Amino acid sequence: MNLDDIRKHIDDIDGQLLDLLSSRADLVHQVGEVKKRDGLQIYAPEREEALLRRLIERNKGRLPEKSIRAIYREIMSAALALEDDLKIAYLGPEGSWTHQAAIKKFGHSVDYTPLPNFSEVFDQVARRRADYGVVPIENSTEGAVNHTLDLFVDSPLQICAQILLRIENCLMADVPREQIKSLYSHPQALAQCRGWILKHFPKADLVEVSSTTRAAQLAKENVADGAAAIGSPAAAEMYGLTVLEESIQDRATNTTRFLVIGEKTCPPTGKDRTSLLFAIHDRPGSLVRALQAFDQFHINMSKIESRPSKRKDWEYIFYVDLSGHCEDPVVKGGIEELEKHCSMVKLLGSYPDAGE
Ligand SMILES: C=C(O[C@@H]1C=C(C(=O)O)C=C[C@H]1O)C(=O)O
Repeated sequence: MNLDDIRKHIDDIDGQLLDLLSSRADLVHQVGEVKKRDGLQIYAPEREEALLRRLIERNKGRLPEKSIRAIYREIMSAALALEDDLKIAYLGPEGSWTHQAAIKKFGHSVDYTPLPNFSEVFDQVARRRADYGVVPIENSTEGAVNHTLDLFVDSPLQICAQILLRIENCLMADVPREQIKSLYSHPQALAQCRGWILKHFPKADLVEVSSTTRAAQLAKENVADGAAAIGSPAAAEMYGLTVLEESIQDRATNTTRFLVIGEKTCPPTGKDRTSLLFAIHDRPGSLVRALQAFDQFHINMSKIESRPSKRKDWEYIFYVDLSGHCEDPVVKGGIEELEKHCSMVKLLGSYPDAGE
């Protein structure tokens, strides 16, 4: 077949795809009507995950899983926008890694509201000025994002999904590499690139700022002082900076886990994760006994963090992630057992254990 013939086939297929997408949009519209009538949540992470898992399993063609997820992300984003004006609050500003995580989950068709800090994200969702919020919870190099953990203690919000995003920081500037005297970035990004900075710019002044986007802006404004920034390629593009080196983080696989918070948690999907908080009595063996509850029920605990309670000095709150859904009888049993040994247990939600 010559090029024109092949392109003719592609045009035919695109026509069919568009007709099919329009039929899908009609059905999505019907789903939206049913949800509004029955007071159901518009965003259904369990349905999205089940749909993606089914398609990936069925896939026999050339498209890799990553592409299928990206294509369907946008199809489902358009669907969400058809059902309602979905508003997503995130830790801004635009171009930040959290913004990119939010787009990875909700696509380009919904509305986004950048907010200046973590508390505002929780607050706007709790006041229903936004439907969902996106906040970072941990990084594979730097560990927990403490502020997010702390905000869950008093928040009525639940976790309904997680997002895993590979963080590939780049060096960006409007000056040649030899003229760089200072490096601007968010403390998390500077920490993720600590080894690289020591090797390549041991004498540079490190300037911590509120976000990687702000760092890019300052690098643009302080060209005369030899300023450069470390952050996302999206931030470089926003401020017209040149990317001088890509992927400079010390660990190639540097990944941040983000959470989607909303009014309700997510129904079971068959492969889920549950997050909860607990506080123990100040007695010998309390923590051991609390954790034995999970062992007794053969529940895999994938994460534990401790944070000061902020109510009494040297009193702690533990943040734990478990494999399984809180409606699974085993997880339910484990949590009931845990409650016997704790002064407080707070379930933060169960959500699909997926990321890519
Ligand atoms: C259409 C629905 O609403 C949303 C859009 C989906 C889709 O486009 O397939 C899937 C889940 C929901 O987040 C649905 O719940 O089925």
